[in-house]
Order: sequence, then C-alpha cells, then structure tokens
Amino acid sequence: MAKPRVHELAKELDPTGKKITSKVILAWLKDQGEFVKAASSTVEPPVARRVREHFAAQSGESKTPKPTAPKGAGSAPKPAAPKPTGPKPSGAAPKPAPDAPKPAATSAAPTPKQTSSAPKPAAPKPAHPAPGPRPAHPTSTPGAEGTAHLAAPTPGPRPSAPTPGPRPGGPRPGNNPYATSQGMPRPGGSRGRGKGGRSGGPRPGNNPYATSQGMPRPGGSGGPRPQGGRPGQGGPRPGPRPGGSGGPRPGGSGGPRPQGARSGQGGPRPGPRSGGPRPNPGMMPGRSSVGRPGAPSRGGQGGRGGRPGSGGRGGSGGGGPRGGFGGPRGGRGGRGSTQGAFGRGGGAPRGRKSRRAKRQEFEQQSAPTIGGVVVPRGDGSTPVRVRQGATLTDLAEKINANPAALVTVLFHLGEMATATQSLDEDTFALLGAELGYDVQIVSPEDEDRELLESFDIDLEAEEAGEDDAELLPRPPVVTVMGHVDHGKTKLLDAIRSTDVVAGEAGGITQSIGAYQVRVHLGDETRPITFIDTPGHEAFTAMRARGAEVTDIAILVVAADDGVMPQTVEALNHAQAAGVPIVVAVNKIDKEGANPEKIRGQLTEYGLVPEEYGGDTMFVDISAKQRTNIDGLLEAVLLTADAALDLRANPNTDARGVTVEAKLDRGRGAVATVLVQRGTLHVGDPIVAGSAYGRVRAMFDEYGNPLEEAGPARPAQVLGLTNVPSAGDSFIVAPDDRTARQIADRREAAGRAAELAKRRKRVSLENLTDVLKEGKVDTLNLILKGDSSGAVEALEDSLLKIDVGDEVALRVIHRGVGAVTQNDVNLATVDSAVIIGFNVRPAVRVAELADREGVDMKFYTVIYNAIEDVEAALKGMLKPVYEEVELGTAEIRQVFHSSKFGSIAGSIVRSGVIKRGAKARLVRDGVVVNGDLTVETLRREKDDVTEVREGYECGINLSFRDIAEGDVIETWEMREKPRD
Ligand SMILES: Nc1nc2c(ncn2[C@@H]2O[C@H](COP(=O)(O)OP(=O)(O)OP(=O)(O)O)[C@@H](O)[C@H]2O)c(=O)[nH]1
Repeated sequence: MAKPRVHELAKELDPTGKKITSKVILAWLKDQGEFVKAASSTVEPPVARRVREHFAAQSGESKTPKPTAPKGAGSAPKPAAPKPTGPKPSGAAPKPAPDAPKPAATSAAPTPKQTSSAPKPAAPKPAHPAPGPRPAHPTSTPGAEGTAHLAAPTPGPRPSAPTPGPRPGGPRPGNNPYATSQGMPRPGGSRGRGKGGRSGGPRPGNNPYATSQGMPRPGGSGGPRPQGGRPGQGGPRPGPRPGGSGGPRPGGSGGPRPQGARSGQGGPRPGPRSGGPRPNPGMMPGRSSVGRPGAPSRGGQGGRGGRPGSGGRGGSGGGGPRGGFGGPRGGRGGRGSTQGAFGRGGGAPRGRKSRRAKRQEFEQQSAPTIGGVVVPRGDGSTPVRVRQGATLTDLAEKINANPAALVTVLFHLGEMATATQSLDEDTFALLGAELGYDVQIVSPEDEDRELLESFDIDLEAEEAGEDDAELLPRPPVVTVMGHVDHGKTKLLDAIRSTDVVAGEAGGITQSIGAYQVRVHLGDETRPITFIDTPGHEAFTAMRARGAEVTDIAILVVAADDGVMPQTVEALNHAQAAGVPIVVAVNKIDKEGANPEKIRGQLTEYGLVPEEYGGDTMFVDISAKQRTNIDGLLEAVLLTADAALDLRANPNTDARGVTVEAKLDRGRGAVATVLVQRGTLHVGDPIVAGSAYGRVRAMFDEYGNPLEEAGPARPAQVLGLTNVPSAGDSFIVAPDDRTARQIADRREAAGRAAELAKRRKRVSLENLTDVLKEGKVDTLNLILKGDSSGAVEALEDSLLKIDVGDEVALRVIHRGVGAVTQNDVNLATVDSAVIIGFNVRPAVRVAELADREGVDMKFYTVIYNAIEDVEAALKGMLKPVYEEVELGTAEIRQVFHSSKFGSIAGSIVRSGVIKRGAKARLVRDGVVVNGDLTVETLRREKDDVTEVREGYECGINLSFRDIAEGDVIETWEMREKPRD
C-alpha cells in the first residue's frame, strides 16, 4: 500500500490530464491546510482518499478507484472496507479470496477504522452462525491462523480481528491431529457471544502446538473467543457470557487440557476458550507434563478444577479437564486458567528442574492417584527394607503395589526405569519419600545377619556373650605380602619345611590353601597358621567378602631392591585392616643387599624398627637359603603376644571362613575352612555360603584325617553339596534342615543380587565380554526343536563347529517341544543360551527368561542357528595379543635422584615414548633388561604422558643399571583381531 504521489492521483482522477492536474490538486490541498511540497510528493492515504472523494464528486465519477485498485492496493480496499471489504479481511476472506485474510488481518488491527467496521461484520454473522466457522476452516492455513491468534489478543482486535464476520459461530473444526477436539460447533453453540463480539477468536486450526482446537461445545458459550488464546484475558470475559455460558463444558471439562489436547479427547481448546492456555513447549507431544497442573498426571486435581460449576463460576473455562486431566483451577478465573495451562513454574523445561524441585511440586498435589495410577501409600515413615540392587518389582512386592504403577510414578518423578532394573539408593529414597515409605537399603552383610537371625543364630551376640574363662589361646593366622618377586612364595615354602613336627616326615606335602606349622619358642612348641595364598590382593578379596582372617602380616621386602610400589600397597592394606606387621627383609644372601636401607625406607611409612625405638620387628632372612626363618617365626609369635589377644572359645559350635574350595573328581566339593571359634567335628551339619552338608571327613595339610578342628586350625572338609567361594563364612547349623534352608535362602538372595547386577548372563551377543571377564570359557546350550530328528541334526552340526581348544561348546540339555520354564531355570543356573528350532516358548516362559536374563534364540533354518553360534564362538575366542613397537629413545645422560633412583636423560629417536609402556634396555645391541616399564616420563619439570620423536625427556625405568648411549625400546601389547 504505497502512498500515492500527487501526480499519480492527478492521473488517476483525470487520465486526460486536462481538468485535474497535479497543480490543481496541490492547490486544493493547500486550501485544505495540507502541506504538500510538489507533484512528486506523496500523500497520506487518508488525504489521498479525501482528494479522490473531492475530485470524484467534482467530476461525478465515483467509481474511479476501482480500476486503479489493483495498483494502489492499499488505498483501494479501504474505500471498500466499509461494506464488503470490511468483512473480508477476516470473516469474508475465506470465501472470496483465500489470501485476503492475511493482509486484512495485519492491517486490520492497527487501523482505527476497523472499529467502525466492527459493527458491520455483525451483520453477516447471522448468516454464518454455526456454519460460518466451517467454511473458514478449509481455507485456513497455519499462517492465517497464526495471524488470527496474534490479532485476537489485543483488545482492539476483537471488534476487527475477530473478524466477527469471518467465523462468527466460533472456531472451525480443524484438522489438527493434536487437537483435543475438533468437532463442529454444537447446537446452540452460538451462545452469548456468538455474535461478532468474539468472532475473531482464534480458529480451531491446525496449529500443532495448540492445546485444543475443537469447536465450541454445546452449551458452552460456543463462540470462540478471540482472546481465548491469551491466558488471562479470556477469564475476565466470561462476564459477557450470561449465565456463565462461556463456562466450561458441561462435563466440567471446560478447562483446557494442555496435554489432553494431544490425546485428541476433545478437551477444551486453548484458543477459543477463554481459559485456554497458550501453547507452550510442555504441550508439545513428547513432553512430559509432570509437575504442571493440567498435566495428565494430576488427573485427580484437574478433575476438581474442572467441575462444571467452577468453570462456569470462574468463567475461566479453564477448569479441570475431563477425565481427570487437570486444568487450572476454575475458581481462579481467567488467570487461573492461564496458570493452569502453564503450571506452577511456567513452562520451564522439565529437564532443568532438580529432583527436589520436582518432588516438591509433585508433593503439593493432593491427588489420590499419581500419574493416573493408584499406589498404596505409607504414612510417611513406614519402613520398607529392600536389598542392595533391588528393583521396582521387589519394592512393589513389599508394598503390595503393581510394579507397572511404580514405573509410572517414578516416571512422573523424572526418573525412567523398568520394573526389573536395579535401582540405586537415591532413586528408592525419592520414590519412598513420594509414596510415604522409608525405603531402607540393606547391605549384603546385614541381609545375611538377618537371615541367620531368622534361624536364631546371632553370631555377634554369641561372641559378645562369651565368658572370659571360656576363652583359650589360639594360634595366630598369618598372611605373607610384598612386592612382586621379593620372595613371598619362596618364604612360604621355606616356612612349610621348617615345621618341627613334620620335619622327619618330609614336610607338608599338599597345598590346601592354609597350613599350620609348629615352632619352638623357648621351651614350648607353638603353632602358627599360614594362609597359603600370598599377596595383598587375596587378603583384600577375602576382606571384601567380610572375612577377617588374618591376625598378622609378614611384609617381605627384598634387601637388594628396597621398598617398591606393591610393598607400599601391601602395608597400606594391612594397616587398613589394623593388622600388625612383621617385616621380613629377604634376600640378604644377595650381593648388594642392604637391610639397613629397608629399615630406613619403611620408617617413612610408619614402620619403625624396634632397634630404632619403634614397635615393628624387622627380621633379616634368606628365603632361598632358608636363613633365619625360625627367627622370623619367633618374631611373629612375639608380635602376636605383644599386640594381640589371640583367644577363642573352642567349646562351641564352629564358626569360620572358607579359605579355598574346589570340586574334586573323586571326592566332590572339597573346601578348606579355617575355624575361628568353636570346634568343628566330623558329622557336623554345616553351611558355607550357599553350600551346605554334613562334614563327612576332614583332613589336615599332611593329608591326615582329622576328627575335629579347633580355633585357627585349617581343615579340608568333605561333604558339602556344592563348592563355596573363598571368603564365604561357614557355620555349624543346629541341624541338617536348618543348614539346607540357610543355604537355599542365601542362594536365592545371591541370585537375585546377581541378577540385579547384570541382566543378561550369557547371550550370543555378549559372549566375548563374558569371556573377557573370565566368567565362562564354555558356551552352554539348551536345544529345543519340533522333532527329535531336528534336534539331533542341530546338535550334530553345532558340535562340529571348529573353534579350537580355547573355548568349548556344550549342549547341556536337548528336547522336543516348546521351551519350558524348566529349560529357562536350567539355563539360569548354567548360564546357558536356549536355541529353539521351529518351536516357541510356552506361555509366560518368555517373561521368565527375560526376568532371569536368559538369552533365547529361535530359528526355522538350521543353518542360521549354526552360523550365529559359530560367530558367537569366534568372538568368544580369547584375544590374541601382539607386541607393537612404540618408539625408541637414546640415553644422553644419567641423573641420580634419591627419590626416583636413576633417571635417563634421553632423546626420542623414533616414534613416541609413552608413560607406562613396556620397555627394554639395549646396550651395544644386547638386551640388558627386557622387562621394564616407563615408570615416569618428564619434559623439563613436567610429568607428561608421552614424548614424540626429536624431543628430549627424562625417563625413569626403576632400573639402576643404565648408562649413556643405552637405547630404551618401548612397546605395548595390542589385541590382534582374529580371522
Ligand atoms: N638370592 C635369593 N633369591 C631369592 C630369595 N628369595 C626369593 N628369591 C628369588 O626371587 C625370585 C622370586 O621369588 P618368589 O618367591 O617367586 O617371589 P614372589 O614374591 O612370590 O613373586 P610373585 O609370586 O611373582 O609375587 C625367585 O627367583 C627366587 O628364587 C632369597 O632369599 N635370596
């Protein structure tokens, strides 16, 4: 709508240019008090109109504008506006010119004229009433609708924007798939404001973000309210609707249902309805609405707000949604409605809220249901105990709820989890707080204690209740620790051979995991028990299982090497367990051995030798030459006497720890147990971990049968039903039945915990990982087929797969018919994969398999089964490693540091030197040491992880014998892909 220039007007009014010239117009304008400079100046549209009117009247040509209309679009419509065009912009637009609405709407709002046209639109309405809206829809486009929305909000717009004419009857039914309702206006839908009053309301359109876009409902003031889209404005309007006609739908659902919209349930429409919420991100499909009023989750509340009455009263129309979808509370009127749409906290993205915020928000809801599900509620402190790694199903069982309901509740709290997924403590706490339960996570130790207590066995109470008089001295239990190659094994061998009793018999012949030696101390002979697995790893692994067996640690340090990283680690482990240490300074026979240096070094770690005034005994020995082993054992006894109160009651049922266990071909499960309290007798019913049985026979480390084993006595026990794990505690049960029940319950608990930890035990897909973890080296299969011939054929073909010696394939069960629960149970126990050929699982078996993490594969072509198994087995083969050279460095200068030893000032000659890489030292082409590690790597003063070719660096190999000119070659082991 360009402004016309004076000369254009002149030409327009008088194409001949005879009568009405620019000059004439300029003169007239001047008379009118309008200042227009020249013929080329533009004039404002109103002025132009006056010019036209004036001169047209003069010349009597009133139709002049028409022909020119096309050009001066801006001006043309205006004159017409009064009547026909007026309606067009909005209401009429749809019909005559689909594109007209746009320009009309945009210009409409700003132009004051619209006011005058407003009344007019009313006229056409009668014609439109209900049907009106319809026609509008077809032509509407998202764009057009958007415009309408924009226009509608402003008060001014109403008269105009509403384009009363256009959709007098209300919004058109749209084709929005997300709209809650899109029906036609119901009969009587033109109530109250049916007239142009709010004809300009947003059309129920196809705006995907609109919460609802249906047609007005019957009885509900029908007319769409132009302002509806704006929260807050719609509410107030209710006034116009007599009798609250504009209220919510009869069903009380007048409220907007932000989410409901999506569900297409014919909820209120935001736009049209006064209370309508504005679209917000939360209404987007896929967004959760938890925490916002109006969200489905608050169905209950929404329902309240949506009571018909309230909606009418408040006129908000924003009441609760039907069907329990919460809308804003109706009583709050329009504003309330808006709030309802956005919820507390507005449209803040959910993801940003903290759990706490979410919970609080959620708590404020007093709805009896959460997320539409009914969950039993606690009183806020009802204790519920679940074991570590429990799932929602476990919790559901305890509170008598439906696991699926808990999944829903958790989802509404912002956490996603499946019913069988193991959850952490925080999540349970969150859920517990929500539901009014004090969910307590029970540790495995607590669980076991409770389990035993349920059988009237309270180990702690037993120990605490022991009378001092019943306690008798017992031997110390010793573990040997130290750095690699410092002589731990050699020392244990040496000690074994010193046994004064067995001396003549040739010493201890078999290794059962622990042994006892007797040593002379003064006049008496005293026993000491040694745990035969050297190293702090085994020691700590036992501790991790709750077994505190060691009384004293012997820390072996090679006198020619000094304190090394694992020496420090070992002493830390011992100190962490509060175990006194005796230091064995080994290899004193070696040249260069410097026992004094060891003493000095260990002082830094808090082990001060007695001769220096401390309380740690240092004994110089040679394990190889068996020098001073007696002295070491004596020191152990003296330390035990000085630092420990080693007493136990031998006259009670035995309690202890399993030190080692294995399955022996001829003898079944064989476990070496260390009795800690009481005395174990042949014939006692015992339970060790989840293994139970009656002690059939016992042997000592010499292979001699034992009738009984007292405190600190290691004994090999026969008679258990299965193999316990090292570190499992054992107890003598009152009777066989109790032993079996304890074992069964432990096994069930262990299995559940295991399941919680890793879902799939073994599947064809995860075989490689399982193998790497060392959990299996055999692929166990269960074959089920539709005929015995098919099963045999499948088995034959599978067993023919050649995978070498490293992995094995074992068919542990085969059968004809559907996969049954028994098959799944067997697969669970033996970590097997079930292969079904032309069969399917029986009812509920698939569910069980899923729960138990059993992989089931079904085939209709044998070849496919073979191919899959072969692929899995190939992947299952142990990885092959190869040595890959990383880089070499030449030593330019050797520095000596008291802290690090010898440092090689080097230059990298090729490749890259990496910290931690394996290295060898080469001198004049001869390997001086081939098993070194780049312990530290420095550039200038900085520790670095790698240094590239051409750069200088300082390398510490933890090896003293380095010299200028030596070459350091580094390499790493890389996994080689198999063909
Ligand atoms: N000269 C001498 N050599 C010894 C002595 N004790 C052990 N060795 C040697 O040191 C090496 C390592 O001894 P082990 O007993 O295997 O050392 P370890 O600490 O058990 O080693 P890992 O089992 O690898 O942790 C062997 O070659 C032994 O012969 C000793 O007192 N004197």
